[in-house]
Amino acid sequence: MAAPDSGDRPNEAGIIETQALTRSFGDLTALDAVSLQVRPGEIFGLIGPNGAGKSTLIKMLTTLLPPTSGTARVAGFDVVRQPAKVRAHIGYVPQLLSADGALTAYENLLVSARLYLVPPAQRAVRIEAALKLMDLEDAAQRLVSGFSGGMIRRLEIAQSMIHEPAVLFMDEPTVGLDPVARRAVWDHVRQLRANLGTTILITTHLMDEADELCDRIGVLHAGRLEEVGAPQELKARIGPEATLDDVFAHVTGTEITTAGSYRDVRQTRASARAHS
Ligand SMILES: Nc1ncnc2c1ncn2[C@@H]1O[C@H](COP(=O)(O)OP(=O)(O)OP(=O)(O)O)[C@@H](O)[C@H]1O
Repeated sequence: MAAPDSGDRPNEAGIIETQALTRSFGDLTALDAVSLQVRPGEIFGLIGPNGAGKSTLIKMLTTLLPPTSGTARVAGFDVVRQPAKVRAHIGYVPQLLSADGALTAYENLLVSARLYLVPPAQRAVRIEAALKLMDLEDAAQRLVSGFSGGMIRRLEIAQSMIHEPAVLFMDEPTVGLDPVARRAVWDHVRQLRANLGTTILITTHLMDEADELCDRIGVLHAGRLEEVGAPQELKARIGPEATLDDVFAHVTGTEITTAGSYRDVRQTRASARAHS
């Protein structure tokens, strides 16, 4: 794993640390004084209704959006004062399709290796390792346009970790995948963490994903970080039989029924299409 200059990572306790991190858009406070600590090697999930502030938080942590106030450090570096250092130590898997269908898996990985400034002498070794880790060795020379959704997602994860970042951000990593492909992605994310010790922060609208994949979860609602804890802890706070859906509903109040979760919207849209 790429190590920052010695002395540049003062606090390993929180590889992601925010203090009263706030972002406003005009009168709207999209993220409201969020203080969060993610531990090294954790898989941390951010959940919350549409508009809760998940993307805004990720954009600030990945240096794409400046905070209005407060501070954030990622891998020991301040997102405002040391953005280039932060970028060198993170990977980002966006929700939108990012692999190039006109290239093979190997070629996609080569593009990423160049983009992330992996030294030429190390590129082939890194690409082979990434293909192996994501179970794509047999598909290395195939065009990505013929890949399944799950294979594309695994390739995109491989691309985002080719420079072996300390922290990987994933925006809804399994959206649109069937349950089998979803589980395969979860397994590979766990494998990535086991092999490289990568700290992983995901956003998700899928409660089973948050429950099964994440060591801890943060529940955002209207810009505020309302709850943080292991899935079991959060459920136990509600009651002995509580599910994570119950936690979500409890924290977010009535908004889940009025605004609807992403899954609800998707299902509604799917059935609307089927009936049209
Ligand atoms: N560039 C922007 N300009 C104005 N308002 C914005 C901007 N970006 C986000 N917002 C607003 O900030 C709030 C938080 O948005 P954000 O995208 O962070 O939510 P989210 O939790 O990621 O939602 P979703 O689950 O739908 O992706 C929303 O009210 C959104 O409309």
